[in-house]
Amino acid sequence: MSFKIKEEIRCAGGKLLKVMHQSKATGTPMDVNLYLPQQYYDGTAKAKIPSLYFLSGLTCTPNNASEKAFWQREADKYGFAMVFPDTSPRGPNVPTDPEGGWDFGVGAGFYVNATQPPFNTNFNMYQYVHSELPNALTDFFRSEGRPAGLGSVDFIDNVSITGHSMGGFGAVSGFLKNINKYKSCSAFAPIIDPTTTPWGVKAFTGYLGTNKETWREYDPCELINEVPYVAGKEILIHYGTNDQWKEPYLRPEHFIKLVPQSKWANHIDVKLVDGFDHSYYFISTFVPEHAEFHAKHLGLI
Ligand SMILES: N[C@@H](CCC(=O)N[C@@H](CS)C(=O)NCC(=O)O)C(=O)O
Repeated sequence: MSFKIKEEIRCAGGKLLKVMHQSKATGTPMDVNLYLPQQYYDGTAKAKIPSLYFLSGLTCTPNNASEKAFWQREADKYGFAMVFPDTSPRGPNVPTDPEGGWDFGVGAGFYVNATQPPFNTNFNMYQYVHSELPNALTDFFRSEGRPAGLGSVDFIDNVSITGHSMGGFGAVSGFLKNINKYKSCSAFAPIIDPTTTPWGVKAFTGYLGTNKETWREYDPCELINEVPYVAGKEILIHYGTNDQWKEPYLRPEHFIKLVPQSKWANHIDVKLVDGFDHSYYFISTFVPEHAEFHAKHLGLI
């Protein structure tokens, strides 16, 4: 499916592209933002430019992180591209929260494949993010209409994933479920215990149904026991101690307790950082640390 470049914005040493394409997984047009670093334009990359996917949180579009997380300078520093997908399908025929909330439906796709009507037609964000989008971007960058530049970008093989809140959940669950796909994973204030916390319970009930057995396949607390550790892979997580959603929406304590007894013991680093909240002030503060972590795993340093 072809992409339309809606805007090309000069930013740091590269460009932020706002693109749109028709998705089969969601049955809707999807917005995506891409940051192509300096190395894409000046041709100095020694190999294909790796990508880092950033999954955003509740209510976000691809613009929130593009404007407020400040990944761009880090992407130039190490030479990786950024992919900022949307958080859900959108459009006049897309069903949303019957209660009118912002924590379910449009803007809150939770990066799962819905099985429950009416959401199962469009809300296939797991399939979209981990499979359709990387392949579609690869085709786009091979096509005539690709963004002008001297480099080539790898959207499939040398890739890592990160995200915030709902997107942090999407990053951790997607990483563990696709353990041979992503080189590394990080998360900012992820909804790490979705089967016992209100946002997760609401989303899983609506998208996956009331049978909690079906929730397990996306639950990071289960996945760290089920997915065998793969040498070299690591997960880095930050939470602010002053996060206004920490109780009862995020509740990392259960996960933190499980890690040392899990298959991923010593390979998941959860850092509680004093005084930080849930906002992009928190995210942007720790983006340089996450960027360095991913750059190391992507073979850039
Ligand atoms: N009042 C917030 C509640 C939801 C919220 O905190 N969303 C987080 C992700 S869970 C966010 O990134 N909001 C957008 C932003 O800060 O730019 C909003 O409507 O944005």
